[in-house]
Amino acid sequence: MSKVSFLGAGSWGTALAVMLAKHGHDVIVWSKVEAEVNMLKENREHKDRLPGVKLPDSIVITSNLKEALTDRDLVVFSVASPFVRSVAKEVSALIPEGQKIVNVAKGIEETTLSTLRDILVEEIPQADVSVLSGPSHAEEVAIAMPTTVVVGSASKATAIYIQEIFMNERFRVYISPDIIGIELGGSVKNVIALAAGACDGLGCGDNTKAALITRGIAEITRLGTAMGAKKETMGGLSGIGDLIVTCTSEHSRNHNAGYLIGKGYSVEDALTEVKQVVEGVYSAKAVLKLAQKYQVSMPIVETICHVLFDGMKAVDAITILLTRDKCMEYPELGWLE
Ligand SMILES: NC(=O)c1ccc[n+]([C@@H]2O[C@H](COP(=O)([O-])OP(=O)(O)OC[C@H]3O[C@@H](n4cnc5c(N)ncnc54)[C@H](O)[C@@H]3O)[C@@H](O)[C@H]2O)c1
Ligand SMILES: O=P(O)(O)OC[C@H](O)CO
Repeated sequence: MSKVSFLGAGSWGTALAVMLAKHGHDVIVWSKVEAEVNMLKENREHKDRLPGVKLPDSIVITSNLKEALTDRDLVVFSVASPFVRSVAKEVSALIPEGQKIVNVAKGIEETTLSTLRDILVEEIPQADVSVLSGPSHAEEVAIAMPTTVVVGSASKATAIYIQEIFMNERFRVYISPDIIGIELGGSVKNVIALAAGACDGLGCGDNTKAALITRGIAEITRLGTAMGAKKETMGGLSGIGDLIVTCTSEHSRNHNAGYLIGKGYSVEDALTEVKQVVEGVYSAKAVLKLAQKYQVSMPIVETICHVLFDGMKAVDAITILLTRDKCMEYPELGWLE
């Protein structure tokens, strides 16, 4: 059994910590948020995020970083994307050479356009940093609903090491060397899900949702392959798999925020209402900047950015998307003359 620490105790960190503890691992959960630590200690339950899911007695909750980071086989980064860099800076000096870290958050840093793994590698250069992603809502993982994810690592041995720790009869873990593909799929799908939610909020139908998912994965694939990701990953769990779950699930924070925006809420009010982190809002501008940098067309991302940041009405966004210049579905196919 392995010694695993979680940095970040929101829905996802808590759900994974509960799952690992139930499978016999020695689990410590750390949070920067004092109120969260106290609530978890007092109630042995994350009352705000995962009500009804009891923390096994074996899980140690702490606000002491030294306790969380001494002699651990694996450190899981489960803070929301805007806090990955600050937490990484804070913990770096306590992380030993070769420490295995796996990031389970999804996002792109707006100011640097760095992926979250890039940030961890930059701030904690002595660590061996991997990623875990895929269609996996915390609410379902916490109650052992069958779920599949993929771990991306530069080293096959590390990927297998992390796979061994997380895999159980209800949580199947695949491995892959395509780290950038996994990270981009997980980050960009959140932006597309905002659009899918907005369409639902406006009362659009199944055709619209299918269109957004299909053209959304086309955008993710264009950006991903331009940045060195493999096409196969875009058709995998961290690509189309996560896009489907985020665009369709009642649990999706991104879909729910988009839904409220479609209903006429301001972005601010929608975020307040959803309460938990809506990563698509934090990553949208960064994804658009990446599209410009790599000169790929991402009309859904561009249009949702106008809705989020420039006051465009969601209903007008649909018209704009549908009436763009006529084009081929996949221009690279061409015709044999
Ligand atoms: N919730 C899910 O179902 C799920 C599933 C897969 C991946 N993810 C990803 O995991 C990440 C976390 O999501 P979540 O749902 O657990 O979010 P959340 O809103 O439930 O929790 C975010 C956590 O970040 C930490 N945090 C908040 N403010 C902080 C600060 N100032 N400094 C340091 N840490 C701070 C806290 O522990 C907080 O609980 C996101 O990137 C999300 O996309 C979530
Ligand atoms: O609830 P969402 O939209 O933030 O998505 C959470 C996870 O990324 C789903 O895999």
